[in-house]
Amino acid sequence: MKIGFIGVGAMARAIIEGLLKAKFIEANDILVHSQHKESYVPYAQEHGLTSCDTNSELTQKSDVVVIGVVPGVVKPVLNEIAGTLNPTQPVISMASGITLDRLEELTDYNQPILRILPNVNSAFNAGMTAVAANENLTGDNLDYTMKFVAALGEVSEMPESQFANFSAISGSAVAYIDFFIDALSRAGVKYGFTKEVATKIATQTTLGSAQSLIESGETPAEIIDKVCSPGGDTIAGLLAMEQAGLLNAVVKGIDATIEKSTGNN
Ligand SMILES: NC(=O)C1=CN([C@@H]2O[C@H](COP(=O)(O)OP(=O)(O)OC[C@H]3O[C@@H](n4cnc5c(N)ncnc54)[C@H](OP(=O)(O)O)[C@@H]3O)[C@@H](O)[C@H]2O)C=CC1
Ligand SMILES: O=C(O)[C@@H]1CCC=N1
Repeated sequence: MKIGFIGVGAMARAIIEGLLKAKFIEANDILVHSQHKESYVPYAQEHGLTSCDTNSELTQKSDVVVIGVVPGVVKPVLNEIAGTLNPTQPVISMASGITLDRLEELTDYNQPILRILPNVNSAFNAGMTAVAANENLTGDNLDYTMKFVAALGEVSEMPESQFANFSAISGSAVAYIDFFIDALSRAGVKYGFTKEVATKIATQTTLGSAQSLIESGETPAEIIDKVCSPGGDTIAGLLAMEQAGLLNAVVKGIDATIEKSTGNN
């Protein structure tokens, strides 16, 4: 099987690297094309991928076409390749906010389509991806595209109505969690650690905390209660964070993310 990526930016690269790490596909069976030759050609050379000169050439040569462009470019790209797609060729779209209805409309209702909402942790097979398939995606095509996403990490099938909410607490939340890690690290710098050491400490603590939630099956609140010794330091810190509005700030950030994403279609 050959998988063609139209758009080879941050998210498509994370997926490509995850697929290669999982040995899901040989590098030269991944075809790439994007807007700027100076962007996709060196990337293809570095990873042993196959470059195509146009989106249409890529579509002709691929068994599966992955749309990795930003939402605003999905329409021109699908218009460009619509005449080249064949009706058995699955299309996988990662574009935030672009619904299956809209993708079907842009491909004349012919195509098997999997809409996905991945995150950049896919590069390390530690992704979290939401999926929703249209009615045309069945049999071997459904099987293959589901294996494709499973190679990237955890997968959750859900109604599309939940995609924007999911994206806010997963796709975008990678940045929010890193923002928190960076905030911890800056606090460490305030108290004399170098940025490098503080970031390492904050990162390892975050990794261990995620691992502990997964392995213990406990809720975050249960672990918070364990860490907060009676009359101790952590409860003092938590209350100060809450006084500064941490929970509200996070929820407001998620609200804004969802609002933006639902405006994309
Ligand atoms: N970044 C993330 O964490 C996530 C992103 N997504 C979705 O992934 C998609 C891509 O986002 P992201 O990777 O961040 O964006 P980037 O800007 O990093 O990548 C966009 C890519 O599209 C290419 N491109 C632009 N116009 C065309 C065109 N006409 N034909 C072919 N390629 C074109 C660009 O080419 P060039 O490089 O040559 O300029 C670039 O490679 C979006 O729809 C986003 O919603 C979903 C979940 C998470
Ligand atoms: O910022 C964005 O629009 C994309 C969608 C989810 C993560 N990144």
